This record gives sequence, structure tokens and C-alpha cells, in this order.
Amino acid sequence: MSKHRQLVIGMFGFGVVGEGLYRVLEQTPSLSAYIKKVCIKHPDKKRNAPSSLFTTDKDEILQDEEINVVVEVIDDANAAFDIVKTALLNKKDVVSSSKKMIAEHLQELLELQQKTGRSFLYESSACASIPAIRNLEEYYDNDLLHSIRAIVNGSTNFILTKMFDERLGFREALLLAQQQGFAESNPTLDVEGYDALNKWTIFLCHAYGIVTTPDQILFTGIQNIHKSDAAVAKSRGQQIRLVAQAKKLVEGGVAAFVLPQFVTADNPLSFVRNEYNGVVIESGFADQQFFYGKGAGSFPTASAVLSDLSALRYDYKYEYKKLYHHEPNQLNDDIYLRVYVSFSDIKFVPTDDFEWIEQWHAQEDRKYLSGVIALLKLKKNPWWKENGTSLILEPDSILENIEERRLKKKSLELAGLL
Ligand SMILES: NC(=O)C1=CN([C@@H]2O[C@H](COP(=O)(O)OP(=O)(O)OC[C@H]3O[C@@H](n4cnc5c(N)ncnc54)[C@H](OP(=O)(O)O)[C@@H]3O)[C@@H](O)[C@H]2O)C=CC1
Ligand SMILES: N[C@@H](CC=O)C(=O)O
Repeated sequence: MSKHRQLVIGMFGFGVVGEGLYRVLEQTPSLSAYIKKVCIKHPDKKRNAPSSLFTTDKDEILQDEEINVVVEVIDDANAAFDIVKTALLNKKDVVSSSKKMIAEHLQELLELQQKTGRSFLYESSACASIPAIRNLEEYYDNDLLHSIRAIVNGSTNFILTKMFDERLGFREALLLAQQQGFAESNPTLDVEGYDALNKWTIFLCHAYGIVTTPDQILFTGIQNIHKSDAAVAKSRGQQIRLVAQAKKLVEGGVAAFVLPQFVTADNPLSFVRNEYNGVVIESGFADQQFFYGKGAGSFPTASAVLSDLSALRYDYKYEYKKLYHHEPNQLNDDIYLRVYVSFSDIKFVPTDDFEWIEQWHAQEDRKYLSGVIALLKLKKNPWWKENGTSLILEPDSILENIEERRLKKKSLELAGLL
């Protein structure tokens, strides 16, 4: 039997994830890995580990030839990219959980991996404890992966659960998410959907070979969801979730976006509560599969970092199969979405932008409508993020070709039935 190599780790960051990994490694002696040095930012903070372990000088890790693995788990995306780049160029393998950094530098990171031949693994960066990236990378053939729908942000799911199932206020729910180590240092990243968007940028690469940047994808978070939206969901027997979606289109390409959605009771995502994440995959022959697990927090995230470290012992690398060994896909925005919009005044809603409006409730203080609108129109004009307006996808939201429906609607109108 071949002997696995010894991993000598230099770690950047000793916060929720870093300290979690330190504890997890203490309990996993079989891994043959030890942390030689930890670089942190604030030397005066009290640490639950020997002070000789810590430094603020990054070169004590990056220039140490004995250290063969860098674990980067810091909360500063710019500094993280410099660290990862230097580590790879210095011939070290790297494990990272910094999804913002990865999503914003995906192309450069792909080039660095090709240039250096080193492993760069980041399972913990998206859906924390769920082994989603490696699954998408290894298991599904490009042609078979029809769609993915996922809850990829633990904090927003936690806040929605606490607010709507347990009647907590938004601030209180967010504070709890922060106290439990789920939220980003800047929680706007969670609440306004940026974190889910960054994770989705990473997923698109491993699922469909799409290398894009977060600014290309339509998204929002849960910041505008109103109490009355929750009441509508309840009256319909549905839940509101922040859902990231990607779907292969009949006409070619992949539609992708991150938006709140009403999910019906038979949708597996409706069972996902608190900081849990869930991923629903529709594929050619397997039909539907559902992955479920904790999407944030110290040990769940450290468990994915640990799994990457374990994979390094046998020199595992992402091959980016969908990108390099298949015909990569392109994003395709040419779809229509069935949306619900709630608002305080109709003047904030450009109703002419809609293909058609299916429902309209104007009696209450808070008004709402449901209708069909082109994704490109939502991209072009962000009225639906402004003035407290709330946009939530209807359960079956994607329409690829609306011509047939337009004709049907026209004939019903002509027959006086609409
Ligand atoms: N928390 C979670 O559930 C998850 C987090 N992530 C990601 O993991 C990363 C870390 O998150 P988390 O542990 O929660 O963050 P924390 O805020 O708990 O910890 C951040 C750590 O980074 C250190 N740090 C910041 N800048 C530097 C720098 N320039 N050089 C060295 N150290 C630095 C801080 O040092 P100091 O202690 O001195 O302040 C701190 O130890 C983030 O990118 C986050 O998005 C990914 C999945 C889940
Ligand atoms: N802030 C993130 C942490 C994990 O990625 C989340 O809430 O999902």
C-alpha cells in the first residue's frame, strides 16, 4: 500500500472556520497533517491555542519551504487572492473557503492552476458541508445535467426561518446568525444576495463549464421581502426561499439567476430550514436528486476543508471537466420569468414591461401582482430592487418560449373569454 504524504499546513485566518479546522484536526490524527503556523491580522486578540503558533507575517508561511499546503480562510477577498496566488506560485497546494475571492478571480485562478500544476481546492466555499462541487465535477456529465436549484446561503435561510416560522424580527434573526458564526463579516453580502451569487458563479463552472463573473448574473437577496409576502406564502401553503437556479435551455445555453422564490410543499427545498442548504439536481436518467446539509458554521465548514486536505494526500485536483473536456456552455438570458411583485404604489412598477399580468390585488395597503416578464428586462432596469418593492419568483417560474402562450391568450381575448 502506498504511503500518503505528510501535509505541513500554513493557515491564514483563525476565525469561525480557521479555529474550527484547528479543532477538527486535533480530533483527526489519522490524517497525518499538522498546522505549523497560523497567520492572523490582530496579534492582540485572545486565542484558544499556543501563542507560538501565530504570526502576522505572511512570509513566515509563504516562504517556508517545509509548508506544502496553505489553508486560506480569511475574510478579506483582496488579501486572500494575493495569498493564494503567491502560495500557488511558490509551489504549494492551496485549500480555500473564500467564495468572494474565488468568484471574482475565477479566470485568473484557472490560469494559475494550469501554470503551476498545483491543487487548488475549495469545497467549503459553496454549501459548506455538502460535497457539491466535487460531485458536480466528478459525477454528472455535461449533457445529463438538466438543472440545479439550490439554497446556497445559510444566513438568509436562517433569517427567513426565524422571521416567518418563529416570528423573530429581522434584526434579531440577523444578530443570531452573526453570533452563531453563519454570517459574513459584512452581513450585507448575505442579506442582499451577493454571497449566494458568488457561490453560484463557482457552481456554474463545475456544473456547466461556464466561466463568468458575478456581475453577469441576475440576483437579489431577501432585503425587500415584506411581512405581507410571508402572509401570501402562508395562504398558498408555500414557503419563501432564496433560490439559486441554473437550467439548460432547449434553444441552447444555460439560464442562471439567484432570486427569492415561493416553493410548494412538494419541493424538497421547502424542508430546508435554518442554516441548512439544499441542492436539487435534475439529470437525464436519474431524474431528481436532493443533497442536504449544513451550509454555514464552524465545524460544518471545517469538515469540507478537512475533506479537501484529505484529498490532497492523493494529489487530487479539479480537472474542470465541463470546461476543458466538454463543449463548455454559455449563459443564455433569453427566457421569461413568472414573478410576483409586491409594492406600496403602482407608480414604482413599469407594468408595460410585462408580457402579461395574471393576477392583481390592489385593495390592501401593500399591493401585489403576478405576471410574466423577460429576464433581460429585469436585468436592464432594477426597479424591482428599489422603493421597497419585493420580487419573488412563482413556483414554476421559467418560461422558455412564450409565443404559443401569447397566441392562446390572444385567441381567448378574441373569444371574449379573457
Ligand atoms: N463562517 C462560515 O460559516 C463560512 C465562511 N466561509 C468563508 O471563510 C472565510 C473565513 O470566514 P470566517 O472564519 O467566518 O471569518 P472570521 O471573521 O470569523 O475570521 C476571519 C479571520 O481572517 C483573519 N484575517 C483577516 N484578514 C487577514 C489577513 N490579511 N491576513 C491574515 N489573517 C487575516 C482574521 O484575523 P484576526 O483573528 O486577527 O482578526 C480572522 O482570524 C471567509 O471568506 C468566509 O466567506 C465559507 C464558508 C462558511
Ligand atoms: N455567510 C455564509 C457562510 C457560508 O458560506 C452563509 O450564510 O451561507
